[in-house]
Amino acid sequence: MRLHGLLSFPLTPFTTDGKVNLAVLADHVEQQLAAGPSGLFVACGTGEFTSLSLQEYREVVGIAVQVAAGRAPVFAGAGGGPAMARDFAIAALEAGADGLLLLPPYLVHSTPAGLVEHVRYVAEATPLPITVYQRANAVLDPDAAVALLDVPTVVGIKDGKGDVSAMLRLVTAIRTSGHPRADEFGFLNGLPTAELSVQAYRSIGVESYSSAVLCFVPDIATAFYRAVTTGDAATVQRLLAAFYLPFVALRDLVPGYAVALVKAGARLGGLDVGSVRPPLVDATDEHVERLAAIIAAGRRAL
Ligand SMILES: O=C([O-])C(=O)C[C@H](O)[C@@H](O)C(=O)[O-]
Repeated sequence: MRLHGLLSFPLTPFTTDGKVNLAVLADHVEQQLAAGPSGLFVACGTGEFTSLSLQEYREVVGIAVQVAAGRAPVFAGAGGGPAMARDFAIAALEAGADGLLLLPPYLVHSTPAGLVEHVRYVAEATPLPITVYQRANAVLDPDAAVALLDVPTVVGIKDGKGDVSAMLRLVTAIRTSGHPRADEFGFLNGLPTAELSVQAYRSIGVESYSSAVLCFVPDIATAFYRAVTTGDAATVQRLLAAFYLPFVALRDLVPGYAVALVKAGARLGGLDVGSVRPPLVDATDEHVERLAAIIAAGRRAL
């Protein structure tokens, strides 16, 4: 199950009284599928995994699986400490997920070899294919990346660190390892607003990427994807200048806006996804107005 193409990371909608809004989630997943992503990653960073109870998580994954109905594979986030990550991994399997995105272990810093042992520990609890999310305290080195090949259900690495030369070292170590799984192993550009680094990552052989922007402007996200994969440099430049760079400038004003602005964008698009859960904070009215103007400029550049 090698990762490829454009990947969707749906939001988790909440009602005004703070419950998961499964009806809106079903509509959101349906809209995401219409954009043609090659996979859905629910309850990950954009889907506010860290804010969900185990029961809510079961429901989120279950609805996504039900709505997708085989049209795209559904991957579920799993994280926290090792025991908690196992519990979520088991729940994802029971809810019908096709695979897992293993988020960094909660708060603990360790070595790259220690991270491999964490991955192995979670992998022992589930037959589901696992993509390892390199981000924050979860950092691999080339030896650790190659060691992941010996965990038979680990199928790829999603990079959220953004160090292109370090990622090049991981890709090269795996592809030249001589391991029987070296060629099928997947790499995914999973940086916040990954479109900004798509060109750099493609140049080191990492072509697949996650797009949170796909949640609220699927027309812009798919036009960008088409442009980047067909070599339409003029459209790539136009969309970066009109939409992505101003969006990232706004996103960078407030910690947590990588999720909160995406939720605000979905609300602007008419989807009642509600607020973010604490500790995230919702975008201010002024920032939502700026977002609306950025979306309009992006659409003019299509
Ligand atoms: O866990 C997550 O939601 C991500 O990191 C994926 C996002 O889609 C990210 O790539 C982005 O913001 O474009």
